[in-house]
Amino acid sequence: MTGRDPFRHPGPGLSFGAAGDCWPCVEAYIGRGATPCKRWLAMVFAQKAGFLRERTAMTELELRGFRILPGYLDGARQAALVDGLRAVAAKAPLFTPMTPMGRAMSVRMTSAGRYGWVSGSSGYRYDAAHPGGGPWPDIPGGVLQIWRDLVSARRDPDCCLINYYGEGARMGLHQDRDEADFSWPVLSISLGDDGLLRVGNTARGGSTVSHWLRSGDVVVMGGDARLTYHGVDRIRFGSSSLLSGGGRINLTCRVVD
Ligand SMILES: O=C(O)CCC(=O)C(=O)O
Ligand SMILES: [Fe+2]
Repeated sequence: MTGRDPFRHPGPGLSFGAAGDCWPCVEAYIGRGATPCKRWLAMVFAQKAGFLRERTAMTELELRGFRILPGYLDGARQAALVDGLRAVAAKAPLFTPMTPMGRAMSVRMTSAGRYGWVSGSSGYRYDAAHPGGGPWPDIPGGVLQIWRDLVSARRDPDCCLINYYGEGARMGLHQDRDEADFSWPVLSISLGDDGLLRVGNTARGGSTVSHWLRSGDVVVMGGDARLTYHGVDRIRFGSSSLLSGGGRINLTCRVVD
């Protein structure tokens, strides 16, 4: 929540700002029966409207069915997530995936959970083992908490895909469609540098819209938008100080099977 709700009783000794000088109005406001002056009422209602606008702008956006929660994670939660992800990458190192066409993707990635997302000449798939061998580490508790709060406490995700965008990295328009059950949304968490999300349609082609995702923003891609094409055109390298070496991390949590 941001800003002070002007409809809340400010408490003894706290000023109402410019309007607070008019004691009969303050008394009326807190219910002692005096008649407030019009100027004071107008000011309180203007503040209330501004407060609501600000709160709406800060809490939620909708972009072609994607639910975007700007600034969902504060700085401390972002830093704690990065610590957990460092531990994941220490056990399951980032690798450069190859597309089925044999081209190196510009993002580096790894995963946590029962499955990791891998790609290669045989196509895109989920695998229980890291390409270097061995299981994927557990999904960090801080990531699971976001899923439970925003998606479901009934079932945890099977995979948390971790994408790292260094300078110049991007991700072309695609659908997330390697999962068995599209009734489960994909939960996306952005950390570090700003990334320009592009959102298209449920079928290939057509118009697109773009939105800059910032560190701490969370997106829920579900419902009718579960198969909507999306990608990341570019990042603003160095725009955030969260990651010491710069770059952007995006986490996507998915129910796989
Ligand atoms: O980096 C992002 O914001 C999106 C990543 C994504 O679409 C994916 O990993 O499938
Ligand atoms: Fe995706």
